[in-house]
Amino acid sequence: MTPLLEVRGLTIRFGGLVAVNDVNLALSANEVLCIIGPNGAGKSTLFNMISGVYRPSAGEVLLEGQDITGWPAHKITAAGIARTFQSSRLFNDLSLIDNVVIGMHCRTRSGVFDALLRPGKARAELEAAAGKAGDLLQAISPELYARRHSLAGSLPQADRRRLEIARALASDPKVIMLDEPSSGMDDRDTDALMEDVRRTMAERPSLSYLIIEHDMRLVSSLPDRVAVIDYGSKIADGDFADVRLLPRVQEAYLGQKASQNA
Ligand SMILES: Nc1ncnc2c1ncn2[C@@H]1O[C@H](COP(=O)(O)OP(=O)(O)OP(=O)(O)O)[C@@H](O)[C@H]1O
Repeated sequence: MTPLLEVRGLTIRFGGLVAVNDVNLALSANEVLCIIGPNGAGKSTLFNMISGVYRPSAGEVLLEGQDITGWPAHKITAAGIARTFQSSRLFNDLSLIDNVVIGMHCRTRSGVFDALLRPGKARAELEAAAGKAGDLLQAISPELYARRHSLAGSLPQADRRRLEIARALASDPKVIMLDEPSSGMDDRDTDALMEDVRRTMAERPSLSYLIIEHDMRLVSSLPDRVAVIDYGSKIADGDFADVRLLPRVQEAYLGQKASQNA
């Protein structure tokens, strides 16, 4: 069966540095794959190539068998891959709900000309989008929904990350990529985040996840599978319980962190 998302031989060089080297990955529909590895291993760079931020030096990215390598980011989002970033990209001066509406941009039809020439149609579409954004926020995070008219800039860091996930989901993706969603969160915030993710999984059973994560509690509780990246190369791929025991993985990463979290 064709994987939902497939990465073949993905490589990128920055001058003399090979930041990602010949990485292969396959993600099925409804699968959760966590990407782990030490700082600077190449995880975010891998995400940047899949989502069209960087053009790979070599290799291919296939979505449902279609070659999307090097496509511009907006086209990749429209094709069904959404993502969050490590650093927040919210619109601070807009409400939570408006941030989610912006995430729907690639699924709405009205443009500037409609707004000028057919304002009624554009307004109706915007109102429908706002209604849909409210439903989405309520389904994923009732807490954020309760604050839907607040400005995004007023949210604490943990809620900002959760809102970014809701915004990414607004594009109605087939695959969502989360880049260190629990970064900077304490245990309580991480629990709330995990609740949102679980609710999303129940809400959208066919959605697949690629998650870069350092928090071993989250890694061990959520994913079906874990891939380990070290110095730009994939060094392991399999069940977390098996992968964490591999000597090369312990040496590269888990040795320092898993022993603290085991
Ligand atoms: N645009 C760029 N130009 C030059 N080097 C880059 C660029 N982007 C990333 N790198 C380098 O590629 C390597 C991999 O970085 P990357 O951010 O992907 O690591 P990471 O595994 O996501 O790390 P972290 O867990 O700290 O986020 C690093 O050495 C980084 O400095």
